[in-house]
Amino acid sequence: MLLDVKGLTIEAGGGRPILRDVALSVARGEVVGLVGESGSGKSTIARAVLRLLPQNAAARGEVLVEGADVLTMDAAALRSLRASQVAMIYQDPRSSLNPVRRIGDFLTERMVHTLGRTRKEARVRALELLAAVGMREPELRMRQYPHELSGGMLQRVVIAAALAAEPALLLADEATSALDVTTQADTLALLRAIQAERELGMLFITHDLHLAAAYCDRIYVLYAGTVVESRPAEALFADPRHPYTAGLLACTPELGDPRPIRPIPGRPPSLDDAFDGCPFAPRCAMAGTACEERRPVPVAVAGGVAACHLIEEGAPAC
Ligand SMILES: Nc1ncnc2c1ncn2[C@@H]1O[C@H](COP(=O)(O)OP(=O)(O)OP(=O)(O)O)[C@@H](O)[C@H]1O
Repeated sequence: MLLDVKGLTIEAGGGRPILRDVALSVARGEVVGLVGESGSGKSTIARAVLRLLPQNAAARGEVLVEGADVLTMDAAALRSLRASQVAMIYQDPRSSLNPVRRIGDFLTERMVHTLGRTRKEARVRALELLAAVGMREPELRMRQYPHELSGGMLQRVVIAAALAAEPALLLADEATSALDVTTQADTLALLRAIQAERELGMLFITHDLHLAAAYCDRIYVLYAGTVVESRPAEALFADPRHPYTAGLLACTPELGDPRPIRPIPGRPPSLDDAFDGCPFAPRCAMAGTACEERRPVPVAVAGGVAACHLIEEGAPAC
């Protein structure tokens, strides 16, 4: 397995849990969606894969990349992981680029410093990469500054940079959320084409379950730092088994869907809320006594798992 996260628990200062017992995997050539509301812990999972955790955070469990545990690897292995095995693409390309450095410098400097290429080799490779991400006039782009390029073009530059070391795993953290709809569609198609051509594994992080269902092979739904359902995208979309997944789909209908929007009542718990039962119970219309008292464990459902007492008890979840 390319990425295999097992029992990952991360606590912030004071033992406040950000993630609880998360299990997640990405195979080579697979696009895996990680979906959840703001604050559910999506970015923390991506950061754990690169061991870029906040100073005050304590992590338990395993984060295996091609079999090596990122949480315990030595500094040299961690440098190599970050330089060549795993690449991260963030929401705002401007946050990755220095506004006073040319695009060409951005692309070549990292190749010279972390991959040991000569300046000449790095330049040739940068031009190839710009062409690979569909940038016209790559020579001109190399000489330009970030403010001269649109958001969509800058995200292509960032994708080109991510590919420089030929990583096996891409972490795309809301990589298209800041782009307008047309540019978003182009960038999504580009990422999918690159992923398929190079057989990359991709962890695609988004708050948009409809987008994930259309884009990904498999999906993990995260709620309050816990995976509540993980299944093939098609099955999860057609027949959600966890009440939270069903609620997410019902509150963001697609265009033309005649059903009324049904918002999920209440708000996700904050890190300071302590509870023994299911974290979704306070917002779940079907919650019973067991849901208030005990945390559900993941049980097998068609094609994957869901953590819900109602399923454990054999009742249709939603
Ligand atoms: N250093 C830290 N100390 C305390 N709490 C933290 C720290 N870093 C993150 N958190 C908390 O952990 C939770 C998960 O944050 P994370 O950024 O992973 O969520 P997310 O699902 O990616 O949200 P968003 O979609 O808004 O980026 C949030 O409640 C956040 O406030």
